[in-house]
Amino acid sequence: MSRTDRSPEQQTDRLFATERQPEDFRFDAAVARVFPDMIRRSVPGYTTIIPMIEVITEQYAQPNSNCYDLGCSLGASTLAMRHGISFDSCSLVGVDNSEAMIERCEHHIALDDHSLPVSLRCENIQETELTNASVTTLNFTLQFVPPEQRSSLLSKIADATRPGGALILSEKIRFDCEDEQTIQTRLHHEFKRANGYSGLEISQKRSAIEQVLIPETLDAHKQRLKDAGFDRVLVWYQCFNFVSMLAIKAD
Ligand SMILES: Nc1ncnc2c1ncn2[C@@H]1O[C@H](C[S@+](CC[C@H]([NH3+])C(=O)[O-])CC(=O)[O-])[C@@H](O)[C@H]1O
Ligand SMILES: O=C(O)C(=O)Cc1ccccc1
Repeated sequence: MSRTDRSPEQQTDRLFATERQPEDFRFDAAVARVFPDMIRRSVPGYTTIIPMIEVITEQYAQPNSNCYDLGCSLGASTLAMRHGISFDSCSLVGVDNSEAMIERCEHHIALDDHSLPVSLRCENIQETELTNASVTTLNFTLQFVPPEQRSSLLSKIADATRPGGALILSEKIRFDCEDEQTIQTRLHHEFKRANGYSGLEISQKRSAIEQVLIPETLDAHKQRLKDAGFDRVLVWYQCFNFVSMLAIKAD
């Protein structure tokens, strides 16, 4: 194994640095190689949200239950959940439909010194089986599911969640107010610029994700989580147009 294979997180994201043909963004091998750098420099708050997933998991994980990380990528949120679970009787499952991500995720899990086993599934989260869940995480994953298919996924999660269990849902959002949409988008782009992305990188990435990452309003998310069967929905984090919610099933 080469040194770079063992340290994929060291690679800098330059995928959009030179002019390229417009093509929809995909979670392929090239993205998987640079993913830790890409998400840290692109998502305001990501580096805060990951350790908080550990804190939240610790509060809501229940003995003899399953915990799921849906759209686990390289396992950053999965490992945060792993460290938050204090019961040997819990099972932790990471699911992602990108083979390139799952392959690298296996390495990340193996390098993490912890006794709780993690099982990985290379599957569509819309088809994966969920049962007896206490904590489920969708950390910036639902945004890639076609909007009209989001309700059935959230209902499946709510139905599988035990009383007192929770869903952590992080999303890029949009704003109904045109003015706020403009301001928050500008601030997000300034964040990317401050992290070393050029104007070309920002605009090419924006075109690439336009048709695949569909943000919705906070109100739409809250209402759909309630309709799906969660009893309480709260926002525990927001930075610009990126939020994380906690949806809880009553005891
Ligand atoms: N239908 C689907 N089925 C399975 N996986 C999917 C699907 N759609 C998208 N994905 C997967 O969801 C992940 C989204 S990234 C999550 C970051 C991670 N949670 C983290 O905390 O580091 C977020 C981002 O890139 O903004 C990718 O790995 C996709 O392959
Ligand atoms: O990069 C962006 O502009 C984003 O909105 C976040 C993002 C992060 C990683 C993959 C796709 C989108």
